[in-house]
Amino acid sequence: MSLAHQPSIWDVADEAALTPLAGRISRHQLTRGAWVDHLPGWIEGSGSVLDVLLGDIGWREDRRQMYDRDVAVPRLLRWYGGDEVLPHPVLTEARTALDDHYRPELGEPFVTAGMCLYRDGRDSVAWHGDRIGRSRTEDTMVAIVSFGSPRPLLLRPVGGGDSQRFNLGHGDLVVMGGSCQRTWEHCIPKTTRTVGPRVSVQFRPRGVA
Ligand SMILES: O=C(O)CCC(=O)C(=O)O
Ligand SMILES: [Fe+2]
Repeated sequence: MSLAHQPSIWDVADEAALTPLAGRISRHQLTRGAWVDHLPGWIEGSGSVLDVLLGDIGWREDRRQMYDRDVAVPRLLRWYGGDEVLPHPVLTEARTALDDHYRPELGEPFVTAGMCLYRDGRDSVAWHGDRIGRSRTEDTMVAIVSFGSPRPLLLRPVGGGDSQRFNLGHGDLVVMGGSCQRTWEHCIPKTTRTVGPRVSVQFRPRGVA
């Protein structure tokens, strides 16, 4: 599975570089102890990162049982445990920068990197909370860096209420924190608009998925 040779509107020759987090990332307080931090354009010159991520890094299709049918999950997945080298050095730098910034509040490091590839507007993730493991019962953080075509991340309180929308563009950072995984749900909706591929990289502490 390789999308690497699709024409890219991002310059792959640019050097990818992190920009500072402190004083620039803005916190959106949600209800019930949940919050979202957002910094558009955190990583500059990420064309080379997208190029690597759209290559053969071991993307696989997951399948789910839905009633009596076995259906493909509408996105490709690649999961990096903490001891696996990430496919682009700026991703390792990003995890370190997230640790430096959030460690006092989080109390532990970000360890794993779950990646999703949305090939086009038909790929999506349905409403859910990341509630496997400790995030089912404890506050935690999930930090997402987005590459490629912008897609909206929607959030809504569990049980109903107004939803919030964060547009996730190339190089943008969003961090879901506090009780967000338990008390809110999030999704990336399908779109009929023509959109190119998007890769989401989600950093999580150990034992959170
Ligand atoms: O694509 C995204 O940024 C979100 C992915 C997500 O929510 C998940 O994999 O749990
Ligand atoms: Fe999620």
